[in-house]
Order: sequence, then C-alpha cells, then structure tokens
Amino acid sequence: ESSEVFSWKFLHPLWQSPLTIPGGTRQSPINIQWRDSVYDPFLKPLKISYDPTTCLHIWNNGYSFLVEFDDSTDRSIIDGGPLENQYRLKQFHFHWGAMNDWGSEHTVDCKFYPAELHLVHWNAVLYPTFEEAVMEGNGLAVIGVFLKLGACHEGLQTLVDALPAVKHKDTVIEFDVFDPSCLIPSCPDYWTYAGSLTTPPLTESVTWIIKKQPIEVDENQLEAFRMLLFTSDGEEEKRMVDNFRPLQPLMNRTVRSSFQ
Ligand SMILES: NS(=O)(=O)c1ccc(C(=O)NCc2c(F)c(F)c(F)c(F)c2F)cc1
Ligand SMILES: [Zn+2]
Repeated sequence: ESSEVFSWKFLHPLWQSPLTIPGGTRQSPINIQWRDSVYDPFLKPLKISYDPTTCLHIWNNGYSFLVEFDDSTDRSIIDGGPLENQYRLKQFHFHWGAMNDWGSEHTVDCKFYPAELHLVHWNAVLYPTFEEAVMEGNGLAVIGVFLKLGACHEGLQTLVDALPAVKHKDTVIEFDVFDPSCLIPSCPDYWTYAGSLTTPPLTESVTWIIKKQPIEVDENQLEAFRMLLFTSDGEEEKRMVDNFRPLQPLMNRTVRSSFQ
C-alpha cells in the first residue's frame, strides 16, 4: 500500500512479529553469491575444540530443537577464522523445510538445502553473559552447516533417536555426551559475513561462518525432524517444518571466503 508504514503482510506467520526490523542494515539470512564473495588471505583456519561432556540436554522450544551445553567455562570453544576472541559454545539447532527442496536459511547461488545446522557461540572474553553478548556487534559467532540428502549420518542418528522424547513444545530430555564436531564437515573452507539472529529479537550481533561443504543426511533423518511439533501436548498438532526466515537484503556488506 502507499502507506507502507505498517501492513499485516510484514508479520511472519510463525512469530507474529515484523519480518524486517526498521533500520536493520546487517540482517540474516542472505543469499551467498559465490562469484561475489571476496577471498581474504588474512582469514585464519577456524579452530574448534568441543568437550563432549559439556552437553546438557535437548529441548523443543516451539521453534526448533536445541542441544544445549554448559557454557560456564571455556571447555567448548571456537577461535581463529574471522574471530578476534575465542567464543563459547552455548547450543546448536537446525532449520528445515516440509520438503527436501527447501529448508535452509542461507542459500548459495540461490540454491536452498533441505536443512541448515547452527552452532551458536558467544564472546565470553568481552561480555559477562550470553544475554549481554546478544546485544553487541561482536557478541555472537554462529557456524552454519548445510545438510544435503545422501547417506545416513551416524553421528546425527544418536540425536535423531532422542527426538521422539521432545516431540512437543517445552519438552526436554537429558543428553549428557555428544560431540558436535562430528556434524562439522572436514573441509576447512567457509564464507563469513556480519549478520544477525534469524529469529526475534533479530539483533545484529552475529559473525556468521558458513561452511562451504555440506554434510550428508538421509531421508529418514530429515523426516525425524519433521515429526517434531511446534505445539504443546494437548494442543492441536502443528508439525515443526519450514522454521526458516526469508532471505534478507545484503545492503552494504561483502561476503568473504577463506578459499580461492
Ligand atoms: N538462528 S540463529 O540466528 O542462529 C539464533 C541463535 C540463537 C538464538 C537465541 O539464543 N534466541 C534466544 C535468546 C535471545 F534471542 C536473546 F536475545 C537472549 F538475550 C537470550 F538469552 C536468548 F536465549 C536465536 C537465533
Ligand atoms: Zn538458527
């Protein structure tokens, strides 16, 4: 409409909140146009050291399922890459579609993957809590890994086997040993850019590190994600699918690559 001040079309069906935040200049996700990314020879290799015993539980938060970690010490951290400090692992989660043709949040040359893994870390060197880091431009670092249809992923299967126990929103199951590095592809290549959370509050606090190589998962494993529910026990069931945010404008940003 000519008004463009407000219209219900801006509200996302999932969150009933604005899809774009006024004044946002570094929103996520984005399309990564391979030929427009700029090789940066000063980018270091990403250093990942996770302690599997810091794993705590799996939780269905009504938007995705999260595997949460004890982030009270520096036992599970990442460093190097585009980062100036080390960042602590807090949780990982996924985004996926109802069909294999879509589901990822980021795209590569406008191609969607059926799902995308986000490993969420926060800058405990500069900020006292995750909640404070979420509000700072260099507060968070999220590693994005694309999932593609292929062979069964053995490491993911231990997680998939636990999903029926967190079918409903606000259910949680103890999960006390898991090494998330088994979900990160061996190829060191990544893209990196300055972005935001892809769910409310959409704060512009994320250094995104998107791995070039996807991991392979099989149809049964993707179907297990799709069996989860957005809804609580007793409510009318709504399958947890299509929990990805639409692509956001690149605006004045350059995507850097760690590879030529
Ligand atoms: N898809 S993603 O971009 O990787 C993403 C990563 C983390 C969160 C998150 O932690 N949300 C809850 C949450 C907040 F959004 C806060 F702002 C805050 F302060 C929290 F403590 C908190 F848990 C949301 C989206
Ligand atoms: Zn995410």
